[in-house]
This record gives sequence, structure tokens and C-alpha cells, in this order.
Amino acid sequence: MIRIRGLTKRYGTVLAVDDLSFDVEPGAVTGFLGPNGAGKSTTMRMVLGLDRPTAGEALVDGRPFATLAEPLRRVGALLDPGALHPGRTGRSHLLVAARTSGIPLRRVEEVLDEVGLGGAARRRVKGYSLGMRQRLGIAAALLGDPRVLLFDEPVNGLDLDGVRWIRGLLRRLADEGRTVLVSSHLLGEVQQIADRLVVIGRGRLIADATTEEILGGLGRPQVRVRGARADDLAAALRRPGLTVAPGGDGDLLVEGATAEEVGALAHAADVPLWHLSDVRPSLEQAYLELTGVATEFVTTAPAPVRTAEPAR
Ligand SMILES: Nc1ncnc2c1ncn2[C@@H]1O[C@H](COP(=O)(O)OP(=O)(O)OP(=O)(O)O)[C@@H](O)[C@H]1O
Repeated sequence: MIRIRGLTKRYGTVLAVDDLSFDVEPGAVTGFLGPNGAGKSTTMRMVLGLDRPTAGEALVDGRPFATLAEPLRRVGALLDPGALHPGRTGRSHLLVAARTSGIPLRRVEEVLDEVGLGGAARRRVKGYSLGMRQRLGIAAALLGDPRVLLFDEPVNGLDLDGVRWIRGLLRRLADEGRTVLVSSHLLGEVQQIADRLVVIGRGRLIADATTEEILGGLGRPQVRVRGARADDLAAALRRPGLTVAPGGDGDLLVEGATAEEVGALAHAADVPLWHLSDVRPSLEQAYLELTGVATEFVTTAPAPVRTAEPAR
């Protein structure tokens, strides 16, 4: 597992990571989510001993990375797929890594097959597409069969098939009991893969909970309702704790009650309903709400509001 306590990194005047504490448990995919510049890569680099914390600690299985025996067999990472030697073939890249880490050479063929690069293994990396480089980087991360894996924006450059493949791979790695931390700046991307989410903004922890809890707790769920007599319906819904607002086209938007409760109130007032549905805030909207206060680069475009399918 990965344990992060009070982790802080300052580059001159920039506080890239600010007193961050969280755990990444085995057997689950943990999404590490935050806008560009939030401090995800810096945190991962500190876990991997590539950057020295200004304060606090990042531990893998209870120890700093630098003190781990056979670190590449304990921890695998995909950081920057651009950092591959262009003149080497995919296979020789992995052979070098295996030799220097005392990893059996047969693992090279295994991981090449695992990432679907078997056919391209003898081609030079400079001819690889971004997606192929990404797969090679993932092969390198898997080489030592590590129990702890960190992937920094792993779906970057992958086409739809590639994205599906990486989702399947991350799930399988977690199901095998490994510790899997995967970063992204897109909520829509990680919410489909991650069991838990650690959300950061400007280097600080914003949320650390299951994906379900985070998505469920974001935004204020509303109920969209339309009935035969709008005025009677609005009067029936004017209860303490409920807010009722016009929703366009004669609809009402109700906050503070479930669809069942709204239906029951309408029924009690004898107002036939034509439409009743839950309205969930769009994920991107919810994410903006969550990270808005902690976003380094703020956009001005409003997020589109996606509503639930109408009730039948
Ligand atoms: N070597 C460095 N020197 C100076 N500042 C740095 C350095 N590395 C990162 N930073 C700064 O630290 C902050 C966090 O950067 P980091 O790359 O960790 O964010 P991130 O969440 O990974 O972003 P992205 O999604 O864009 O990769 C940014 O303000 C960045 O400019």
C-alpha cells in the first residue's frame, strides 16, 4: 500500500503539494484526480523517490521508495512515455530494464504480449505512435510483476480500444490484490475505472472517499416534475425544507425531496403527473463544483447541464 502523510513540495515560490495525507489501499483502483497543475505528478514522483519532499513522507509498504530492496519488483510506474530511448526497439528497451533490475528475461515477452505489442516489439521506438509508447511504458511498469502500480494519465494518446483495454487491465491488477493509483485530470475518465477517488486542487486534498460517495455527494440532486395543474402542484410542494423553482416548459424543479416523495405529495393533492424524474448534476459540473475553488486555471465556459431521462 501507499501511505502519504503531510507530504509537501515547494519549488521556489510554488507550493506544488501542500500537506497532503491519504492512503492507497491494495485490491482497489484509486483514482488520483485534479485539474492541470494540481500536484498529481509531483506527488507520484515523490512516492517513486524521484523528487525529495520539502516536508512529510510518502511510504510504499511502510518504507520510503529509496530504501526498498528490489524496488522495481515492488513498485511499477508509468510516468512520462516521452522518456523512452527513440533508437531502441520496444523489446530492447524492456530487456535493458529487466537486466539492470535482475528481472527474468522471459518476463519481457510476457509483458509485450500482455500490452499487445508482441508484433511491434522489434521496431524502433521512434516509429511508435503515442498509444504504442504508452503501451510500452505500461509494459515496463508491469515488468517486475510489482504489487504497487502508479499510472500518470495512462489513457493519454490511447484510442477507444486502448482506453477499454487499460480499464480492463487496471481492474484485473486491482482484482489480483495489487495497489493501483491512476491519475487523471478528467473525472469522466477515472469515475469509470476507480473504486476510490482522491481529489486534489492546488496541492491540497479536497476529497478522499469511494467514487460512489463522491459522485453521490456532489451537486444537489433535484426532481423534475410536470403535472396537470401547475399552480396546484407548486402549492402542494411548498413544504418546509423543499425549494421549488420553474424548470422551463411548465416543469418544476424541486430540491430537498426524492422523486417518490414528490410523487406522493402530488398524489395527496390529487394532481395527475405527466412527468417525474431525478436530475443528477453532470459529472463535469460536479467536478467543477468540487475543484472550482482550487483550480489553478479557471475556464469561463459553463458546464452543460445533463438531465436524467424523462419518466415514462
Ligand atoms: N520541477 C519543477 N519546478 C518548478 N515547478 C514545478 C516543477 N514541477 C512541477 N512544478 C509546478 O508544481 C505544480 C504542480 O505540478 P504537477 O505537474 O505536479 O501537477 P499535475 O497535477 O500533475 O498537473 P498535470 O495534470 O498538468 O500534469 C504546478 O504549478 C507546476 O508548474
